Amino acid sequence: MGQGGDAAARRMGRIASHLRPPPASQMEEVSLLGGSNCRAKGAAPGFKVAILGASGGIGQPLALLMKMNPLVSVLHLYDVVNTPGVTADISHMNTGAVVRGFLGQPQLENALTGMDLVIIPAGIPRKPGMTRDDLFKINAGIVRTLCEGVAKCCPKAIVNVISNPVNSTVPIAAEVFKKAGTYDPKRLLGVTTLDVVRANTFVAEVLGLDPRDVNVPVIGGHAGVTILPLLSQVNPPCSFTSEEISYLTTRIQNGGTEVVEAKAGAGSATLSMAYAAAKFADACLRGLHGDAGIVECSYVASQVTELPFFASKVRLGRCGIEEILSLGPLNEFERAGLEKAKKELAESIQKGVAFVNK
Ligand SMILES: NC(=O)c1ccc[n+]([C@@H]2O[C@H](COP(=O)([O-])OP(=O)(O)OC[C@H]3O[C@@H](n4cnc5c(N)ncnc54)[C@H](O)[C@@H]3O)[C@@H](O)[C@H]2O)c1
Ligand SMILES: O=C(O)C[C@H](O)C(=O)O
Repeated sequence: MGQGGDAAARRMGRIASHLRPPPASQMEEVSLLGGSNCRAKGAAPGFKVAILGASGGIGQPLALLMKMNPLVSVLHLYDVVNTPGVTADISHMNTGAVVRGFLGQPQLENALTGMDLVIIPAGIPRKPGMTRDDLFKINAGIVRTLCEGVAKCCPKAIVNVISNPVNSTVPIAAEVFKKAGTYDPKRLLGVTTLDVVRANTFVAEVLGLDPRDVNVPVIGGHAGVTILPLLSQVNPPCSFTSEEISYLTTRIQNGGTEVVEAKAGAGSATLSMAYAAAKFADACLRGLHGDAGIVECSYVASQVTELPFFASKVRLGRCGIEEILSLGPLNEFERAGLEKAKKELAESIQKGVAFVNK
């Protein structure tokens, strides 16, 4: 067979392997099979990314956005429900990344093996009247199990933790990795990007600017008073009245609750969160890729305060976090906010650490 014939045979092989029905007993395994021994045919060069909790309110639009990211060559979608449908759907998008689905705990290891970046939005969301800490009981165990899988199958991956309460789930992940002997604080990042996204939007509204031109650092953590926007450090430089500061701080701190109440029992922020998570994941990938000057706010192991974890600006690079930037000058209002934030954060961190070591 000539060269053209070889190519045609290879194409027919790919079609046939798609059309041939697997034995019923292997249906799930074959249709969802991925893992390290499956070569990504036709995949663009790039990074391997797994989303754990990919069938959820955040997971599905996040999968869509990651499938569109040119830095992603392989996209693994893992959940305990519905990944066959989500994977089939996303896989029809004519973008470069090859998509594979994984369903249920027995497929977690295949989902994780070889990954460069693992994004975790698995877990239950809030309903009106709940705090993020009310999610701890269920989500702490989910995050622990998933991170045990990461430690075993892709210990060098960058991990983006979205599952709430982030102030506790990131310390949980750290403790799991410490126990497994794989902990690298540079590779574990709590996703607080939605706070920055909201702050940029609300500040731009007040200033009459395009939100894409506004950058507000948000430090501390990701719950209530631990969310501390630094309105004295907004870019472009600007000033606010005390009424504006009070309105903006409250609105940014309650952004999540605003959505939870508007959804009236149907969950919390999913679409804006998927946008924020995709933006943050893209920053992590650009860092891994070697791009310079990538700075994002994130909740990470930190020495900028006396607390072991804190959200602030971090510079991302080939190994994850390359530098944690200093907080810069805070005004009196922000210093008072910082004290309140630290008090609540200390308790949330301790709760996470104790959960793994009990
Ligand atoms: N960090 C942030 O800024 C931020 C923003 C919004 C939501 N969240 C949090 O993200 C989490 C997910 O929110 P959502 O709206 O997507 O919820 P959701 O209920 O719509 O989806 C969660 C998904 O997780 C899956 N899941 C549950 N247990 C799992 C396990 N053991 N392994 C893998 N997958 C599992 C579920 O099957 C579901 O598909 C919540 O904890 C929410 O509070 C965080
Ligand atoms: O508010 C929530 O419970 C979800 C998330 O943390 C958010 O900020 O939207």
